[in-house]
Amino acid sequence: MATRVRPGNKRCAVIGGSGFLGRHLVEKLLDRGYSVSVFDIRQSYELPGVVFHMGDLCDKQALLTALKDVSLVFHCASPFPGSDDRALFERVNIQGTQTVILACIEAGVQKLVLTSSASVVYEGTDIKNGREDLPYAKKPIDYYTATKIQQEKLVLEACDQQKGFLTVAIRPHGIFGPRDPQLVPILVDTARRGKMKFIIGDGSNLVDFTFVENVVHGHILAAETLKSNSPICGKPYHITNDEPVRFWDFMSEVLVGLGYAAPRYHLPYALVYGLALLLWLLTLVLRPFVSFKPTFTPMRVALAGTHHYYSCERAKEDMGYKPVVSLKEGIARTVQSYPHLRRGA
Ligand SMILES: NC(=O)C1=CN([C@@H]2O[C@H](COP(=O)(O)OP(=O)(O)OC[C@H]3O[C@@H](n4cnc5c(N)ncnc54)[C@H](O)[C@@H]3O)[C@@H](O)[C@H]2O)C=CC1
Ligand SMILES: CC(C)=CCC[C@@H](C)[C@H]1CC[C@H]2C3=C(CC[C@]12C)[C@@]1(C)CCC(=O)C[C@@H]1CC3
Repeated sequence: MATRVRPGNKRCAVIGGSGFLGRHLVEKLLDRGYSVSVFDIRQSYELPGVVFHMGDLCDKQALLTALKDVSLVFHCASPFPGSDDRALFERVNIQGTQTVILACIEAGVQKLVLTSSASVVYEGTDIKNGREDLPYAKKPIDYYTATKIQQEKLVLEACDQQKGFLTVAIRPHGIFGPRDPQLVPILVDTARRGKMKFIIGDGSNLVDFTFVENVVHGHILAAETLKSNSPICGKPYHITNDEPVRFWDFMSEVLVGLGYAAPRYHLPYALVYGLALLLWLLTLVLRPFVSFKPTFTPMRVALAGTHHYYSCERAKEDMGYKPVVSLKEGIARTVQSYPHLRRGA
């Protein structure tokens, strides 16, 4: 039974609010006068004004408790993208998201903002200034992407203006910033192991890296624009820094900022991709006997050696989106935030 919450209610919930993006989102929502409930399988911090609900998003009863009197829900929970646990991705991203939708409807939530990913259209080959009307990837590069596609479809199809349940999906790309557990730590780990000497391909491929505060800004704009008859209902939106950069220039700037050498020697893309593919096949064959995780997976090589950048014109037109932090400033703030990852630290 839906309990309708009063209009103007600034109580929201962030599912996945203990994570990298989730926590930045929670902090900004508090600044903007929202009261926030976090729903997550773990509690990673404490903040005045935030109520934590520990639980798995596949558990509808646990969600219903956290969504009581909430009018707006952000869903930014996901298993770690680097995992190859297909069952986990399907359970959390597909069945779990279906449960989130049912719980939102039952709790009388009016708006659901999903954190999707621009990678839902990426198949490992060049995308230049891709718009939201590109078809979903027919051959997604991994289970993470395959289940992000299903998740986005579920959320957008659930948008129902008659019933007063409005949904929108934000598709960020390459999120970076303070406290990111992935991009900078993987990069530094690779450099410390002496494996960041090579540039895959000619180094001219352009990619979007998006400072976390811009992603947060896109989510809040979407939530506040999402109203009955708004053009954004049931649609996906790319949110990027709107400054595509050479993948290897970005990596070099972060590395040099932290005191490591920039990669210098070029290797042909096809050669590295072929080797990564062989290595991946080898790990599959040897899996019953030994388990090892190669740095150079075919997916990572594709991410490092192809163009993949996206237009955010639609977000500019429909919700007045404009990045709030430039790439240069974002990189400087990120580098500064990782003193423990500096060379020699
Ligand atoms: N980091 C990136 O570059 C990009 C991330 N995204 C999307 O942004 C969202 C947030 O990503 P990050 O903050 O980077 O990840 P993260 O791993 O830091 O945060 C995800 C959070 O979800 C929680 N979670 C996982 N399974 C759960 C479950 N069953 N029930 C409740 N909570 C659960 C985790 O405990 C974690 O706190 C994800 O949906 C991801 O797909 C999209 C594009 C790029
Ligand atoms: C733009 C985008 C989708 C970024 C997502 C984050 C990660 C997928 C990247 C973060 C660090 C990157 C990285 C590589 C691939 C892509 C990342 C994991 C390499 C493994 C590519 C091959 C190398 O020479 C080493 C790189 C280390 C850093």
